[in-house]
Amino acid sequence: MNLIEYSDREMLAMGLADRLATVLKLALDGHDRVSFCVPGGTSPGETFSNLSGVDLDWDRVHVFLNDERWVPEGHERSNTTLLKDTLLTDRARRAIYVPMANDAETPEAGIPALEAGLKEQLPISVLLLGMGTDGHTASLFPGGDNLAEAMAEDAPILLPMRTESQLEPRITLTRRVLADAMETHVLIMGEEKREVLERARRADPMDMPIAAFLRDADVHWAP
Ligand SMILES: O=C1O[C@H](COP(=O)(O)O)[C@@H](O)[C@H](O)[C@H]1O
Repeated sequence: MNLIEYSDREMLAMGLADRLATVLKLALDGHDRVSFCVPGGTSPGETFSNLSGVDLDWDRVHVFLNDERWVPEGHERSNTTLLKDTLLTDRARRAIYVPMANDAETPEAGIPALEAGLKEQLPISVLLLGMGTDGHTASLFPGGDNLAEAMAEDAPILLPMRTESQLEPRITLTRRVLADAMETHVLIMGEEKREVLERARRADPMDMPIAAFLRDADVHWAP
């Protein structure tokens, strides 16, 4: 793990956007198209806004989420809405958006169509992950009902996930799909998450799923 510390959150949002732009450009140099898989939640908005203004061949970048909360688009907890409002604007409006949500009533009903679209995006070229204070990443939650299946080597691309700590059902890319990424960055902010990160470095991934992705990752942190 490579820890990159920034003096504050604004510097992180600028520095991380810059780093992601560089690795996306490098990936685009060697491939006709690249896949860029990103988190939702509260942390990445400013980084996404900075990145959206970068001059890139966005029409060759296929963008999709790590995970989604099963809520309608436009809902305040929709990761899709965050993505469209903050990253897929400005120059990045030309990026190819790959859905992680649809109108199906349940994750189980929605997954087959979503998997069909995601399959051709793999392996992930550039992965950005977030992390919760419980050590979850994507929607791989400690204690999640499908966690064991989602962490297995033979997992499908997507699985539903439900856990008592969360308001709504989720869908998530599974460990093997995320761990296959060619390049991994993790975005965390605040002292509490820094302490969680230190614990996660020694943890069993079933207890703190972020642990499964740290070894080869660049972790970007600001207080
Ligand atoms: O629920 C989620 O949580 C994590 C972390 O979010 P944050 O608000 O603590 O930054 C996020 O990475 C994931 O995509 C999201 O669905």
